[in-house]
Amino acid sequence: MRIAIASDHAGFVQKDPLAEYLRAQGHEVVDCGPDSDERCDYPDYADKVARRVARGEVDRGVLICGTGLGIAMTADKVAGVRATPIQTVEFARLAREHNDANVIGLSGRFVSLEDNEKILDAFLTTEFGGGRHTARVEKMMREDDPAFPGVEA
Ligand SMILES: O=C(CO)[C@H](O)[C@H](O)COP(=O)(O)O
Repeated sequence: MRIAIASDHAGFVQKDPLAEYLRAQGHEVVDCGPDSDERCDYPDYADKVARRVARGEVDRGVLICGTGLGIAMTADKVAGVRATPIQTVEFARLAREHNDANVIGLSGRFVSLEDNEKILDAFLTTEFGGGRHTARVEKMMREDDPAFPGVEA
């Protein structure tokens, strides 16, 4: 699988180890930075990964910040991206099976490297379940869906 990975300063401590973990499994990993733990803004790095996923240059995106929250929230704003923060293996599995998530937001401060490796295992090996979930995901991705007319609703 082709995987883009990035972090902010708070997730940097896990970025290179997780990239190595993925490479050791045979994945092609694109490191979108940063190159140090110097303080930075997570939206800048979320955007690099999200756009690569949206353009189809990679299959999945892995993002790490302090909580996994802000970096996933930012990535999810890019059309074609389904990003979510994940703290457990079960939620990683369900994010793939039910929601066809293509970007994951991990916590570098509150979840251990070992647990994040297990979370990534589930995220990368679980297939989308299809069936009843298909129409829901399609509806989620439709920007012109009348069920989601925007702030005027
Ligand atoms: O988790 C995050 C966003 O969701 C960031 O990593 C966190 O906000 C960075 O905080 P600080 O600037 O205090 O290191």
